[in-house]
Amino acid sequence: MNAAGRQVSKSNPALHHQRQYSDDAINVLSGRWAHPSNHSHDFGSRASRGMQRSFNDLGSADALTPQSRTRSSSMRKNADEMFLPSHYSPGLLDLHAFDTELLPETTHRKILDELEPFFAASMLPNKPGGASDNNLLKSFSVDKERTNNVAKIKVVVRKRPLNKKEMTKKEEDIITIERMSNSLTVHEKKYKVDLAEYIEKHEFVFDAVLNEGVSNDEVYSESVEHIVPLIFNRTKATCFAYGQTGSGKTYTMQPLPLKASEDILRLVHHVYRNQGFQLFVSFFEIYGGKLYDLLNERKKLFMREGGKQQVCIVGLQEYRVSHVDTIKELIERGTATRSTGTTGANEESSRSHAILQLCVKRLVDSSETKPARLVGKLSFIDLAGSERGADTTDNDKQTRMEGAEINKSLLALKECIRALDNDQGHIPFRGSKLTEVLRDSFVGDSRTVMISCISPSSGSCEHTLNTLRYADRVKSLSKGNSTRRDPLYSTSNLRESTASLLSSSVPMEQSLEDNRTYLPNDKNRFGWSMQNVREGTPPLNVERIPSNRAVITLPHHKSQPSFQDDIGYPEQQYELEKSSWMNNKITETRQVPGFVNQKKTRRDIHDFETDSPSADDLDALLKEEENLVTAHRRQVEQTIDIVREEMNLLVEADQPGSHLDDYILKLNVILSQKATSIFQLQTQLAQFQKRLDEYNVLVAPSSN
Ligand SMILES: Nc1ncnc2c1ncn2[C@@H]1O[C@H](COP(=O)(O)OP(=O)(O)OP(=O)(O)O)[C@@H](O)[C@H]1O
Repeated sequence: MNAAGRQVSKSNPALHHQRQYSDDAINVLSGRWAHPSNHSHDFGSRASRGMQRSFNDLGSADALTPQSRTRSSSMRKNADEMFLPSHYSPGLLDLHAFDTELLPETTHRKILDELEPFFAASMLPNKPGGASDNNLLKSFSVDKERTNNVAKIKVVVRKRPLNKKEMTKKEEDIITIERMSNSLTVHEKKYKVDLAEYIEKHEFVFDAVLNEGVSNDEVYSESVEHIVPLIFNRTKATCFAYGQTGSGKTYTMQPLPLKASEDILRLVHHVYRNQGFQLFVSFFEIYGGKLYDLLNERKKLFMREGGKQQVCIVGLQEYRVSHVDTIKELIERGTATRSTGTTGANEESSRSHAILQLCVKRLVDSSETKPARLVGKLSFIDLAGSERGADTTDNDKQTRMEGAEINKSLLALKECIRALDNDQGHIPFRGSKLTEVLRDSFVGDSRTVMISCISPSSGSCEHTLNTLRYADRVKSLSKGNSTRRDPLYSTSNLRESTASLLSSSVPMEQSLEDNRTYLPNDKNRFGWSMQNVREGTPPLNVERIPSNRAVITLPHHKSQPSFQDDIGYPEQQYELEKSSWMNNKITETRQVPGFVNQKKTRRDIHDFETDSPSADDLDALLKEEENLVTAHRRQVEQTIDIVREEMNLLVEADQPGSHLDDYILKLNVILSQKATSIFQLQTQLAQFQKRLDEYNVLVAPSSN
């Protein structure tokens, strides 16, 4: 048992599964409703000082070593009352259930109204050094007005600098970032058949893109700062870092909870002073599908599902904190306890998903006889590095199996995202421990911030593209983004191959406008969502408006093996598909002029179809095309299902006597077979597109 923890259960066996608080927490719950008077500040005077006050004087009640504290009997009484079985279902620390009885909406309205003068004062011009405070207040004010309009998912990309190893290997920085337009370009070096070198540009647009010069403070203000005030308003928010091993996830995530706690405590002690808000911290990891408490000597934890399918973690230690230094110490302690290992890319690689949670609770009465209730929660998740199977071949079995487990949970995360994307009723949260924990990050009043970390080096190009495509996929979920779910935002791959084409004819801004006009929302020219290439069936009402963008995009998306990209499996198919994208791209480029020049509207098409004697031919051609695409898609779906199944087997194969190599071999055979049939279909499709092309050339004059 570590110095900080004391399990209430020890004094009362009947309660041994109840929520465990640290002594620190119990000490602080000493009947004080308000914070000590020496910390009182009125809103106006605080704001007029530009919120310069240091945090070090905000709280004084923390202690990380409970043994050094003594408790009065009244305090004990209060604390013990908090654990009455009648208050909680036995045995469970419920992250989202029994203590999530949230404050009534009216209370929050009232709080927000009370803050009105504070907002007014805070809208003073920014001073140097006070920017962060003002940002927080601004976001508070803005959130008050537009809580419902804030995008649920924000995707930020951070590029790290080249490290020594990469520089020694003379690897180049292949990422350029344009912060103004939030765009990022990957310059991928490729070779033609005659071995001539060329650069393929892949351009992406996200909510924010941060280059290697950006400080951790800036990362915070771009990612989490704006959601901190929301957690006082019943929101559950999650910030997670994603990226290949060694890309900077831990480096990025580590400072964020600290900064967020500073802001939370600032709000607790000033904006919400005397209102009974409290901050609690817990820190645990998911390693090999199991949960461990990082603040309680890696004690094994169990996840259970409550009556209302709410997730509960048995035995998780939670600390009440009111001083930022305490949180810092807790984070350092938890981080030191975390499982790390060595991968090819990172000597100290995180082999687990680490989850640090900041819970804002509120006492329900001033006498503190009842436990505080959860108001909102902010979770920080440092995901284990994503890596391809190929990266782990040099490693031992343990590392390989860790990799498989990590990939499994990242895959499950993707599955949930995909289901949400489709507005499916059933979200497969149970796919992994990670997604079970993340469950409430995606439903209800939640906010999610994903920070994709990327390495700039040419040697990591493939990984970087995988990470960016994953991020792109997540981005497309944003409800706040729904009006922008055109290819520009939701499927940045479009810009990957079109940028140079478009910029040669029209200015970028204008061309993007054009694209919005021509292409309805997120449909490609076959009428189904670009994000759902493997799901559902194409709607009958197929949109076939010719558009420069539409022509360029289809094959890229159709064959984009996002599943494989994300999990890194399997190399063979990946290469094969990649080459077919390139084939398709050649086809696409050939098509562009015809479509761009025609610029038909839907009306034109309609007239054309009814007037032209070739309308039947066109219908037949399009039908044929549609069938081909559907067949192709089915192949891809089947492949993915098979790979997924095999992956699960692979993960479960970590048993004595299991033949891992056999599984991998089997997997490769299946993939080669599937890849061949996909390739055949794509060849057919390419031939068909050629025919369609010829047809377009033939009919073009008659439509003028
Ligand atoms: N933005 C950055 N600026 C400077 N150094 C960085 C940056 N990002 C990462 N690094 C350095 O790169 C190395 C790897 O970073 P880090 O451990 O955060 O990677 P990771 O993505 O968490 O890896 P893993 O998934 O294997 O745990 C560390 O030495 C870290 O200090």
